[in-house]
Amino acid sequence: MNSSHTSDIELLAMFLVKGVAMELYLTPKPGLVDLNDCGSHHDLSLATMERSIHIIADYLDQLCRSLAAGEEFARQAAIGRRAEQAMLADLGTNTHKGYLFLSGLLLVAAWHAPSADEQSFRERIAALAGEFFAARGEQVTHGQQQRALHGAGGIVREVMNGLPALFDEAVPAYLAALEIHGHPKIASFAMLARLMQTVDDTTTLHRCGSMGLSRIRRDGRQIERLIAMGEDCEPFLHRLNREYIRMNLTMGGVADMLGLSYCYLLACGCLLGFPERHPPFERKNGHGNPSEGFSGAA
Ligand SMILES: CC(C)(COP(=O)(O)OP(=O)(O)OC[C@H]1O[C@@H](n2cnc3c(N)ncnc32)[C@H](O[C@H]2O[C@H](COP(=O)(O)OP(=O)(O)OP(=O)(O)O)[C@@H](O)[C@H]2O)[C@@H]1O)[C@@H](O)C(=O)NCCC(=O)NCCS
Ligand SMILES: Nc1ncnc2[nH]cnc12
Repeated sequence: MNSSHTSDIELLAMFLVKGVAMELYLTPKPGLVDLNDCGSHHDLSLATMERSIHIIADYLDQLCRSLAAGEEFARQAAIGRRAEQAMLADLGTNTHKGYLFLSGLLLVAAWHAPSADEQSFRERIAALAGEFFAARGEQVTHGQQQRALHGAGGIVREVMNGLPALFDEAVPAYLAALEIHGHPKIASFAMLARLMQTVDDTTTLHRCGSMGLSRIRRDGRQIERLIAMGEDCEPFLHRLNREYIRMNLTMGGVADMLGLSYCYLLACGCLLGFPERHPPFERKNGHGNPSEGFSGAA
């Protein structure tokens, strides 16, 4: 592999770190840790989440080195498992367990994607996920319990299908809202609203069952409606936060997909609706159209 491919992947790792930080700082986010409070997570704080982001940065750095050294996927999966254990040991909680997995898979897929189009990148994510779960076998986790109990998809179906919540839902919602309202924060809430309606979040199911998931979907629709009517959705988000805390309701999977979607927007140079900088990957049409812009091609 050439050195420009290595620096592309390092740039993507940096966007993955920035993306998860942008998710953390987006405020208000009902039930989740943000600048105002720790939502429904008594075991978390802003400082813990920031320490967790440092662990993610170290982990992605190790993955970049492993990829550049030509090591095989089994080695990167082992680095991921070790990082997951380090997170739990250092912080005493799972914090970004889902994001560790999602960001690692995205980075490895970007390294190996055979051509510069989004479709082959998505196919590569799905293929790697298939390989990963075939080798790993079933484990007893909250997610596995909810998949068995509710037939939910969780993070497993999300990656096996090549991240539809990111490519088909979050990013189009962000870009459409940015075009109409011209404001990244409103576009961020539109992206959050779309993910609330579409992510099959096993953390929500684990805490509050299918009623919890229905509640988050309904609230996502209402946020979308408020934005479409040109109204300020923040008072509604604050109210939801109070209700979610009372119900112990959360949406960790939505949060992780939000961070990943910010990474994608950054990597395509589309966060402000126009290319901010040269993206780490080929952009075919030069207009920041992410459907043609993000890929792991060398
Ligand atoms: C593949 C693994 C990630 C295991 O997945 P599984 O679903 O079997 O296990 P879970 O322990 O439930 O963790 C999955 C985490 O994924 C997030 N998530 C859930 N639904 C979705 C979804 N539809 N799409 C995307 N992501 C989703 C979610 O993470 C976030 O929530 C976390 C808080 O969760 P948890 O601790 O369960 O919740 P609490 O209620 O707070 O717990 P208690 O306090 O009550 O105990 C937070 O961490 C967010 O990140 C799910 O938690 C994986 O473990 C694995 O195999 N890893 C291998 C190592 C690796 O990463 N390798 C790299 C490959 S290159
Ligand atoms: N902001 C957040 N709050 C709680 N859990 C999360 N997992 C990922 N981001 C999170």
